[in-house]
Amino acid sequence: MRVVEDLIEKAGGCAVVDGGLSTQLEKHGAQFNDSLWSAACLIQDPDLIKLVHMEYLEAGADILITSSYQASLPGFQSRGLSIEEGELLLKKSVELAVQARDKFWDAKKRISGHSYNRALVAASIGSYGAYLADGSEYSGCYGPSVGVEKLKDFHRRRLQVLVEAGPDLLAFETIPNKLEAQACVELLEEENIQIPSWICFSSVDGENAPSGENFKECLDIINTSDKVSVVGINCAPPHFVQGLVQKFKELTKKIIVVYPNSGEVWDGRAKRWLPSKCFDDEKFVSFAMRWRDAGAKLIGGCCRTTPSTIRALSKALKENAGP
Ligand SMILES: C[S+](C)CC[C@H](N)C(=O)O
Ligand SMILES: N[C@@H](CCS)C(=O)O
Ligand SMILES: [Zn+2]
Repeated sequence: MRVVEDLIEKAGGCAVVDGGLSTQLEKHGAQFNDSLWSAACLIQDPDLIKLVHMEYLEAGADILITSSYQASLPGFQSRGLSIEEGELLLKKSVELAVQARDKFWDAKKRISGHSYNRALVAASIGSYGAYLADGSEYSGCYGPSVGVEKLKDFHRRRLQVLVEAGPDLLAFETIPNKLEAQACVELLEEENIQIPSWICFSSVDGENAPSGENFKECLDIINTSDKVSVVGINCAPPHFVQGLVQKFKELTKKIIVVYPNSGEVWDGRAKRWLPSKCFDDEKFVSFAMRWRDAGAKLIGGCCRTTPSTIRALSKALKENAGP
């Protein structure tokens, strides 16, 4: 269970997570304008996913996040795929990242003096809100009919299939409320998962989970579980992150991961990014040094960040070794 700690140590105290997967797929021409969002690429162009994983490895990512964020069995079934076909696509999301990692590492390990680490593969488990495809991963409003059992039912089979495919860890992403954090923790226990997990929240006010629940309540639940090694924030604007790292440092002893978006805001109805306080790579990286100094041990980018963001981040972290 120490794969993450070992990676952080090898990386000199702070390891690099990759950047926006969907963003980079779109840069290559993929179009995601429906409820499967980037998971559509698993059906249409899996080779492109592998290419983007390779681009993030070249850029210096120590952790690849798989293309399963919005991939779900009910989502695939709504496209007319069978359960078996859906399970094969979930498995494929892990295989694509593992193949990219192995190919990249086989080539690099022969070269003396390179500065790469053998990357880890984190299987993405997007929130229930991601599956709903209505932007509710940024509101946490699942309505009164959604309880902890329903959330566990939604996540259970996908989690089993992803774990069977052999990732190094699990990455729960954009969790927007306490209920779903509890469902994740209970599920990891019930399924007796033996690889480490991270649980990341989104935030839209820089203080609380999107639901308005405070992070103390959310982290108190996660702190009870030794199946969760890492907690953090993803797909929130960069200007919230330093304060949130400081807050998380007070609320948990777990490793802290942050991979914010570029600061643009998702319009769930129009399915597009609205420009807001947008960070370019240079500003993103200068902020990232503060996140590192505040105690984040894993840093990367989420939506609207690209391999150029991750290249700049990796370079800066290597040049400015931490205090
Ligand atoms: C991280 S958000 C931009 C992913 C897309 C969202 N779940 C939707 O389908 O609208
Ligand atoms: N891992 C996903 C997160 C979306 S918020 C992606 O990068 O597309
Ligand atoms: Zn994102």
